[in-house]
Amino acid sequence: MEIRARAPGKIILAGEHAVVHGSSAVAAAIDLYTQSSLHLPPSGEDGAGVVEVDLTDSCLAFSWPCSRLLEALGETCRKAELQAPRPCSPEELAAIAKLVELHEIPEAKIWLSAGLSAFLYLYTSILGCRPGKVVVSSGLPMGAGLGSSAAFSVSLSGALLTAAGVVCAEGVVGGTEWQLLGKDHLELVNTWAFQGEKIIHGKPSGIDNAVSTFGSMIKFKKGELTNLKSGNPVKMLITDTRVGRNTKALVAGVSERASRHPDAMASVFHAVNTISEELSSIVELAATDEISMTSKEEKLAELMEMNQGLLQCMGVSHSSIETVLRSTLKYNLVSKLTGAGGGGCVLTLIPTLLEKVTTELESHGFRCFKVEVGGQGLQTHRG
Ligand SMILES: Nc1ncnc2c1ncn2[C@@H]1O[C@H](COP(=O)(O)OP(=O)(O)OP(=O)(O)O)[C@@H](O)[C@H]1O
Ligand SMILES: C[C@@](O)(CCO)CC(=O)[O-]
Ligand SMILES: [Mg+2]
Repeated sequence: MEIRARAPGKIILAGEHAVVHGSSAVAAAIDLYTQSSLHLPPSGEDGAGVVEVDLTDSCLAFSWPCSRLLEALGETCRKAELQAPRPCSPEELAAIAKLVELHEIPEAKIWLSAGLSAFLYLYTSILGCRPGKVVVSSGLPMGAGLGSSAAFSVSLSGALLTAAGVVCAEGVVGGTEWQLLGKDHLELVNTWAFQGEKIIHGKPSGIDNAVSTFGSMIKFKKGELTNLKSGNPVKMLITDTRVGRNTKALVAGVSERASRHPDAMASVFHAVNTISEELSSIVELAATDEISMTSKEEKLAELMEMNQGLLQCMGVSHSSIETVLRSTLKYNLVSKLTGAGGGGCVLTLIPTLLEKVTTELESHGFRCFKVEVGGQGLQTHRG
């Protein structure tokens, strides 16, 4: 049996980091996906065979004998409650980390260990210690602010829960082989994916897994999600500075700054909340034609500019991000970092796709993506 699931990456238009501290944020799915293909042999003896994961983008594959998993995680492998995932306990996480350490991951790719821990947690909690192989491939740059960790956790959870028979497709995506899950099943996938994100991020707000699961453009605050009817989609150019960074460390850095300067940072988070609220109402107003496109774009640009300033206050900008801001400003275009910052990707609001800007950005060694914003979330396929 082969089951495939694909989940999109995302952009955050406003509110990253502040959303971890309770502010609103606005995010949208993009048409770059991570796909997980799960192959399960017919059930055999408990403990026989191996669990394999092939990370095609990193050209690395890993496997663990089921007997070894059973020995290390025995109780976990048998007790998972599929309808209500429990968080991974520190003891379980330590046992999983030891299983990951059995493999020598090249130092240059050591950041993959967090993804492998999330994989082992999701696989063994959902399917137990039965043999199987998962092949993961992605069109998203990894660790660059476009939600690769969430798309990884959502696509894995979607494929594993489909195999476990607890979620199933309800409709098709027109003109494609992909199928869609119903709302309750998406909710369940999202809850599992959030547990995966916790292993990779430490303290995620849940926005990335939510937008990857449900798609569209959303406002997110304290776990509550509102769908934004955006009408005319905003046009964004994404520039990957190719400066590597790690969301977990950046989120922890902002929390440390907040504990050093609680009042100042509370004001920053409050200002970001106001920006996200205003931005989401402009997006919705534009859908009702009560505001002209030019006025909408001007307002969005100003709010993005203000948000970027506040992200600098939080300490998550980077010289490469500043280079993108300067280059795009030459063309009167406004940019802001997206995702956790510290390098990674920058968003530029564009009236039309400007070849000149992309050429200039690429001359700095950056990589540009032209994406569709606000599309589908998780999709599955059974072969
Ligand atoms: N296709 C993949 N294969 C293996 N591991 C992956 C894959 N995609 C993501 N990961 C895991 O997620 C980590 C990157 O997550 P991180 O949260 O730091 O960045 P991001 O999700 O791309 O950006 P952001 O959280 O700012 O949107 C990788 O180091 C890896 O452990
Ligand atoms: C930086 C952050 O706000 C967004 C990362 O895409 C972290 C989170 O919300 O989990
Ligand atoms: Mg992430």
